[in-house]
Amino acid sequence: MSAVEVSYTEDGPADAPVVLLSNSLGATRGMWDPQVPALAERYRVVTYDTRGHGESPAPAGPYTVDDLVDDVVALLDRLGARTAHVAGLSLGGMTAMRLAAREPSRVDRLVLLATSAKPDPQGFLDRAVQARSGGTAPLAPTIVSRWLTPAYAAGHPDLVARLEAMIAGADDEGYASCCEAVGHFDAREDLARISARTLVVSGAEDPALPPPHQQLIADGIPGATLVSISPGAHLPNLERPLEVTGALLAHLDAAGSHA
Ligand SMILES: O=C(O)CC1=CCC(=O)O1
Repeated sequence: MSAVEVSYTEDGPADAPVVLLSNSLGATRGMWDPQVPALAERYRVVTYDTRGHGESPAPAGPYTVDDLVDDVVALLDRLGARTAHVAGLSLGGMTAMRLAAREPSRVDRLVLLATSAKPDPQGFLDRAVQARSGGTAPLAPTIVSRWLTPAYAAGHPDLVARLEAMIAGADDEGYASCCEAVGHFDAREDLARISARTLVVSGAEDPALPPPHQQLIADGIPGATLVSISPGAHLPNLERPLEVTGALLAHLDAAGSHA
């Protein structure tokens, strides 16, 4: 499948190094709102909607993570960015991981949050069927219940409603096709080939992709560092924005380049 022109937003100085942020399944680029202002003080921050999500096109499936990588490469080309720091959460982390393995010259620093090199496929393939038959809206409450810890969700009903609206707003076919991309993803053979200096971030209480998934990634990528955010569930960047933004900046700002 050919690349699609994804919708994106830029913040920060146009001549600064690019930081590209890739969203999770069901979210939009708005999921990075807590991180953008601090990153944009010294980076050209690019957030985009993965195909099937937000304002990006949703071509007919099936999709693979390699298709999503093609979209990112096309976006970097449109931006005139030979290289970028790339951070992705969950599906966004899978996209970032595959990009770093496939196109190592395009990735400077890599940050992989709440993601997996080999998700358990069945739940995602079942969810694809449900999204196609009944739409994404009925799935949203259960999915969002894994994105935040129960205590945090109870205290932040407006955020819960906003996240559920993101999922309900995803294109049904595009979302289902992204579920299938997750279900078929296997990057275990990629890990040893990733040369970008890598930070891996876990939500300590993430029920969707629990910490052993990130431990496997950190063990497999040479020189990778693992940070655990606690309390934190599947979207620790929303629940613990200061810690996650601080970890991102510390990793991006640190001297040196490839591992
Ligand atoms: O949507 C979920 O339940 C968790 C998830 C897996 C891949 C992703 O991006 O989100």
